[in-house]
Amino acid sequence: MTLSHLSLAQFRSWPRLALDLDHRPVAIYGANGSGKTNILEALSMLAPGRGLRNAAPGDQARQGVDAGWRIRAGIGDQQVGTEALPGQSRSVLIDDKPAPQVALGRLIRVIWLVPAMDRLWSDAPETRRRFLDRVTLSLIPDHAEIALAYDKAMRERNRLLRDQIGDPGWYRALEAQMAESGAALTRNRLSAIAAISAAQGEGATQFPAATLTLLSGEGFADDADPSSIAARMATMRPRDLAAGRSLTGPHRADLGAHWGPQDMPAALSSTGEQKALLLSLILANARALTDQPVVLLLDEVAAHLDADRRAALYAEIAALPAQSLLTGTGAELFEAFGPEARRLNVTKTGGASAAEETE
Ligand SMILES: Nc1ncnc2c1ncn2[C@@H]1O[C@H](COP(=O)(O)OP(=O)(O)OP(=O)(O)O)[C@@H](O)[C@H]1O
Repeated sequence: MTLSHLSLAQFRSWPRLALDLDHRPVAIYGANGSGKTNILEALSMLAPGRGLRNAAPGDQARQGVDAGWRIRAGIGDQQVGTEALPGQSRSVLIDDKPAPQVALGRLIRVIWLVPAMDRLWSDAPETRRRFLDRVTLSLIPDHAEIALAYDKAMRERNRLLRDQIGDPGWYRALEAQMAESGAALTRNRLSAIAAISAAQGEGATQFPAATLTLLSGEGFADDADPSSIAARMATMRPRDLAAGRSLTGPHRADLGAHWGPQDMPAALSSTGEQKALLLSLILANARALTDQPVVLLLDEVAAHLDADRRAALYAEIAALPAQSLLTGTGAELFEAFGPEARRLNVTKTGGASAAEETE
């Protein structure tokens, strides 16, 4: 089963785009601002969530157009649609029937590497937690529902804490829910880390493998036992009451990465090394997804690699059971693909992007 077709209407700089896809990688090239990343963003909307720019649906409609945006895709023998009218959240259709966003994650896995992720290792833990949860979601589609259940219980507990409600009975019920879903979150994250770690070993030597760990203070990180989490939360309650919010728990987890002979923390590595590490994780993520169609989006990755690493990346991509789309400003960046890849030249005139397939 593959993604066979993508069409866009009024999505960002694209009034229209119709693209037939097959197993071959697609190298999208064109000048800065021509609309290359917008194609990848549209593809990322085939995953649950807000896509690779974390954008509000209202910002994704083509400026000056009142009708909202629309994306259609063929995945195997199913037709998938997602769209948003101005000011509204996005809706999902599978074979013309309304479906929840999480249903997308069961049809196809979309994973991406974009320049905004360059600061992953030096940013706040929240950025790495979101990254880890996205990786986890790609491997375990139920992760989204579990995260929602945890967030809902935590928000209610935070409301009690903020209002300085002291009744232990209310807390016990919410803490039991948080402990149940929090334990499942931790189990999923640990199993995603294990799957990625195993898949890293199969990659090219040009992309370093990292030792990944689930981190958080106060011992919550690898605790996947609901009764022990609930007991910890009860102990923390006085401190949480003083702060007016839940200070500890799986919602504070962090992803640690060390690599190389000196076991260097990723945050202390050079910009290029951090990027190679991230690329290694994304490729491992794609390799770990063996039972489902995978779309891999690499935005402006080629330009930051030397010729040797670029060739290694293209060889890896050719060997992946994934459909890959890459962007770069010039066709020469993709020469090492040879005839393996399709080339799509993107241009923009008068605010409207257009694409032409080239040899
Ligand atoms: N809602 C929108 N409506 C119309 N145009 C938009 C909208 N959002 C973004 N754009 C335009 O899309 C262009 C950016 O597209 P995109 O990020 O895909 O470019 P790119 O080809 O990837 O560029 P670069 O090589 O610089 O990363 C900008 O010119 C921007 O003005």
